[in-house]
Amino acid sequence: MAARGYGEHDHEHYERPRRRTRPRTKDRPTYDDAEDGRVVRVDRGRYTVLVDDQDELVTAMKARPLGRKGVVVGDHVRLVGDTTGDEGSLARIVEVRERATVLRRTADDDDPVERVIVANADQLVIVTALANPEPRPGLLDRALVAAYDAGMAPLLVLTKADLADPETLLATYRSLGVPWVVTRKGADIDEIRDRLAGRTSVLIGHSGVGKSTLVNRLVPGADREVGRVNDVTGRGRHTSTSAIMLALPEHEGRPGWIVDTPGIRSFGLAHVRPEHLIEAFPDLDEMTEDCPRGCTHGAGEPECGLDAAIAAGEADVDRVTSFRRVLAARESAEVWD
Ligand SMILES: Nc1nc2c(ncn2[C@@H]2O[C@H](COP(=O)(O)OP(=O)(O)OP(=O)(O)O)[C@@H](O)[C@H]2O)c(=O)[nH]1
Ligand SMILES: [Zn+2]
Repeated sequence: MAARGYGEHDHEHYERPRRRTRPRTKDRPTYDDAEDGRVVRVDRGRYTVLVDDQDELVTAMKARPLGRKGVVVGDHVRLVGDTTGDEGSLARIVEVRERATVLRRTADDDDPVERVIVANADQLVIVTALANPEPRPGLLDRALVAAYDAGMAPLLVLTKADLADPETLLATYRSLGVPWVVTRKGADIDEIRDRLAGRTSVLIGHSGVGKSTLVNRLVPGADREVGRVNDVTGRGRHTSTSAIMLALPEHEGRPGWIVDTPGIRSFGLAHVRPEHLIEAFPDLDEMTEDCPRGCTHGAGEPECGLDAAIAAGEADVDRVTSFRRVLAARESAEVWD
């Protein structure tokens, strides 16, 4: 699926000239000396930016010309002003570079206000415990919808394999071809490091699945607070709140980034257009060329090409069924908590 960059609206807003009292050419700086960096944290109108080729973190604010344009974790930005990162210094973000991918959420399914959570990430790591708390396949499917919609590759990380066998859950995802890694208490996590190296990955998962434990192992010194799972509800405390991007130690010479999103408690998908999801499955997409206009390719669609392909023995039934289950999860009411 083609990754969507900024919506047209964003561009329009950015480029539309403001009403000015002075001639425009005079007060429009070129910012030739601006420095490039990446936004690693957003906190109440202040942005923490890691400037390229500089170890220092710089605190910045948005410059006027950006208007109401959002700046989010993962954005590649250009900075002017005091970029020393010295205590009390403040730089200005004058440009947000075009985004390669955009992970969005709708506040919830009834509220279509879209929010961009992370920009320029290429992998969505869906962390699920095999037990304590029990896996919630409905949430997992919704996370897959978000990944496919964003043009990000999904990765399942199944934690707590010391408590339960992964096979049942894996059986559900095999036909979709979603890559997976299993972890257990104390086991080495080289396979995960390998999957994360060279990419920007967003970690999501509901409370108590072991996300903070994983982040702390991946990034020594990250100090993500590890909550305790409540024995009665199987849920952890909501210990951490703000999204943050962390640099991974190099793995076999490859750097990488992870974005921890502890603040995300619901993952509204109202912005997702169901007819686009199939683009993440080129083999299935091919079979829908003769579908009626507006076909979502879901179960029960009249004359869907996927049904024709199954009838003709050309499509893998399990794969079509799994695709349709994920598609249907877009409209389920389950929320992360
Ligand atoms: N048995 C077992 N326990 C684990 C494993 N990974 C993490 N835990 C425990 O699960 C509990 C929850 O772990 P966290 O890392 O806090 O989970 P979280 O997903 O960050 O939860 P929140 O902080 O609430 O968002 C802790 O008591 C961990 O020690 C594992 O592989 N096996
Ligand atoms: Zn169809």
